[in-house]
Amino acid sequence: MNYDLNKLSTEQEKASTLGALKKLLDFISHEKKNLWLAFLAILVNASVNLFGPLLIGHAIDKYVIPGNYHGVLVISGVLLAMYICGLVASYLQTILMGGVGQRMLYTLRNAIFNKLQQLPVAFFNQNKAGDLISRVNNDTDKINTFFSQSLMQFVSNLAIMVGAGIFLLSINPELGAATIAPAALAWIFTKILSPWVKRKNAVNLKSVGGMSAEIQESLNNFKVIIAFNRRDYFRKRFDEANKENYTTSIRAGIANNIFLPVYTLLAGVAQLIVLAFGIYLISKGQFSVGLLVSYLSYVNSFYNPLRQLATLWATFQTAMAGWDRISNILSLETNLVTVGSGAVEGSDALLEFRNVHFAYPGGNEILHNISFKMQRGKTYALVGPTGGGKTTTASLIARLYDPTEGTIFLDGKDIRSYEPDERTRKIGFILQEPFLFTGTVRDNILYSNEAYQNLSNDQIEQELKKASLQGLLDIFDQGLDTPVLSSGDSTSLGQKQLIAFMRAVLRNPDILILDEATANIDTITEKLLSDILENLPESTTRVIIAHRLNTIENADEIYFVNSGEVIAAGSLDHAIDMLLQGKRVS
Ligand SMILES: Nc1ncnc2c1ncn2[C@@H]1O[C@H](COP(=O)(O)OP(=O)(O)OP(=O)(O)O)[C@@H](O)[C@H]1O
Repeated sequence: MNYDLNKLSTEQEKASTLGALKKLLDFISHEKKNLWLAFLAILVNASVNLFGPLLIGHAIDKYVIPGNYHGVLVISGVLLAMYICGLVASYLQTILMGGVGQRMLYTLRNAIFNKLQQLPVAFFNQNKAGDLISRVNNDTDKINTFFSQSLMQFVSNLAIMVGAGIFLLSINPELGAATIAPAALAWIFTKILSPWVKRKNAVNLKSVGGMSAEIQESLNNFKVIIAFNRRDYFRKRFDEANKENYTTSIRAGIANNIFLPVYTLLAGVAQLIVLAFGIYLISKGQFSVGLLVSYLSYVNSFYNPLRQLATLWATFQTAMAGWDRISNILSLETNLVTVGSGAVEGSDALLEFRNVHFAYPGGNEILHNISFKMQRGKTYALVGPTGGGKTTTASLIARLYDPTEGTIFLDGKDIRSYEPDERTRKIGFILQEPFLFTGTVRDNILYSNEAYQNLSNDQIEQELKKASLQGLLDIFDQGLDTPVLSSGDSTSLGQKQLIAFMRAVLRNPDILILDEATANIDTITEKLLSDILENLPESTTRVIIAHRLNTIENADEIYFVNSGEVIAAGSLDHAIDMLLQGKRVS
């Protein structure tokens, strides 16, 4: 399955704007009350804008020209009251829509983050963290800007335009039609250019993602950068990404600003039409000066919102480009679905690989037709040259990926038929690079261990003692309360491995996989770990991946993993022979 978001985005571009908008509006479907209130406020505001000119025109003809200043005063009072109503309505609309926009942003970010939590390892292999962060932070903000600031202005301007259009047509249908005609040109122009504008914005958002990925990569690798004094390398890469962003921003800016001058020109043309046609009608006695003043005002009421729509339309296109990038993530599903046990004959072993082939997404086959069994309570070692496929084999046991062909059985059933909770309870995996999150040793040990969450520190220590893990905890100054940072060096790599070890063993899994889990641990602590492994419950199966062969001398079976094959080595000596024979990665 393709999880590369940058490849997916090309397909997404073809989706219709209306369809995309509908899906997006689902996120504010529960905001109906606020949306209606905001809409009401818009109507009040639009009415003020529409009836104002009519009153002014009426006042000129009825009161100003005949010199009735009392009437002028009354009309002024009415106008003032209307403008105050408009002001209050406009304020209400801003407050309501600001809230709707922020809540939408909140829901959207939660939805993306939750989706990210559900996606498989293959997704994270194919996408850069920086780009994903940019989608969660930056792209959602583009949508928020449109919903909180632009949507109601959009509707409000549209309402004023429609109202002004009706007034223009009803006062004088021919003059009205001639006035509105340039707007039809604007509509055609917008329809043709919108996809191009959206594309330019999409490219720009992608480049923001690219820049964020560069920043993230250099921050993650700052030690190597400083140690090798290669600041210039990342500086150059960042400079390129920044330049790309600069260029795409300029292009998006040009695209976004293309509507305004065209709309302004068309508004000017409409004014000229009204002036020329209006003066002609006055000369014929079919129109009054007051009516022409009102009329010109309505032309403004029609074309000013249109000009604002030009700017808002660009915001809308940017939001849509952001939404495409977000919906790319939301539309993804994990390929690691739970299936029925199927017709395949089960297995008598705790774990069995039956004719398993595996290739990473988009890559060559790494494992070719692998078959082996692992029995309950035994210790297995996977040895072999670097890049031979040991971690890949272990990742399949932990179902981080599914085989491209063949079946893996866990406790007699297709591994794919287990619900994630049940499967992860059965398998403990200590990764080559253990991940710890910010908190304490306790938080990290109890991660994913529901049963012990509510135990006191004393009770946890008792449990650690029972599992012979107390000796490992003693290595930490403040025991369970020792602070841990996910980044930074306050915890050494060896210490991190010990915490990951305690975390996995305490969950009492059926299979415990150790991927180079003792590579950074001193010999004395390593002996401690080996004693702990010895004392695991009898039924626990251990799978040990190790380059240091002394760590696997007690294994019941040694598998030699190389060039996509997993071969039973028989004995440690034979495994050493195979390694010495120089079997290299093909
Ligand atoms: N996420 C991935 N995407 C694509 N290819 C990968 C990925 N992870 C590993 N590989 C490739 O799969 C092959 C086997 O790698 P693997 O990590 O399983 O080897 P290993 O035997 O565990 O090596 P080591 O002893 O160095 O840990 C290598 O050619 C590697 O480049």
